[in-house]
Amino acid sequence: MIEIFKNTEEQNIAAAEQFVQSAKEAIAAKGIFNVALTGGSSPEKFYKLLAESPYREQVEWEKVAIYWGDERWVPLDDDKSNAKMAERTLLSHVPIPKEQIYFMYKDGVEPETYALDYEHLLKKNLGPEGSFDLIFLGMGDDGHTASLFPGEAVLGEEIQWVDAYFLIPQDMYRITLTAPLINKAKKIVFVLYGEKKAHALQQVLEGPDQHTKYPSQLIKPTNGEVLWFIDEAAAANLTNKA
Ligand SMILES: O=C(O)[C@H](O)[C@@H](O)[C@H](O)[C@H](O)COP(=O)(O)O
Repeated sequence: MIEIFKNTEEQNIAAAEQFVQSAKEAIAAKGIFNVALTGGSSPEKFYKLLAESPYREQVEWEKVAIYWGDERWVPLDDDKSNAKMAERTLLSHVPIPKEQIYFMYKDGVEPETYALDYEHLLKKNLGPEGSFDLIFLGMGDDGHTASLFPGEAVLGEEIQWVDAYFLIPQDMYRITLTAPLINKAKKIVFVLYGEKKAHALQQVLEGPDQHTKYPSQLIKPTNGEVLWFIDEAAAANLTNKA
């Protein structure tokens, strides 16, 4: 489902409300809410909103488990770290037990090794189905999502839940949930805005299957639901805005 918002304020409110609603449902059903956060700049404001009234009080934070959709392989105090951004905007302001924050980075470990460790952790915590309650994703101007970048071998992954690889154009390792795992989620919410996304978004949603060029096309949940929270600028090229 595509939801087009007049401005990013309304979009951020919708994203915060989605977090609250999914948390309530998951906690009522099984006592824990497993959510994967996205990096990039788009979620910063809605993370901040979540840490404020009236959203903050509506979440049983001690029953929330935080994961990431992807991470740049840099130390957790590096400005490029997705975890650092989430800490600054949200995690340091809410009472989530530290042991329920599963950073996608570890000092002194090879990224490929840590990808296997993270997969084991997910199998232990989520069970064999690997079904997150909620995954937030962003989308790059080129149609990438998480660290599923155009033309990379990770796009063909069918078995592993987590992969790490060296992303040559950015000169850094990336670690990412793979499309088969993301697609097991109960709910996936893309949050993106701005005219720079308009071209790729139109291709992703309305173009032919070109998932090696526009990797966000790989995101098609098996049993869950995908929501696209976008603003009017990002939606500008869509022909079907219903
Ligand atoms: O670590 C990352 O870079 C991401 O998780 C990435 O997939 C991001 O979501 C998009 O690049 C969109 O980024 P913006 O929101 O900054 O446009």
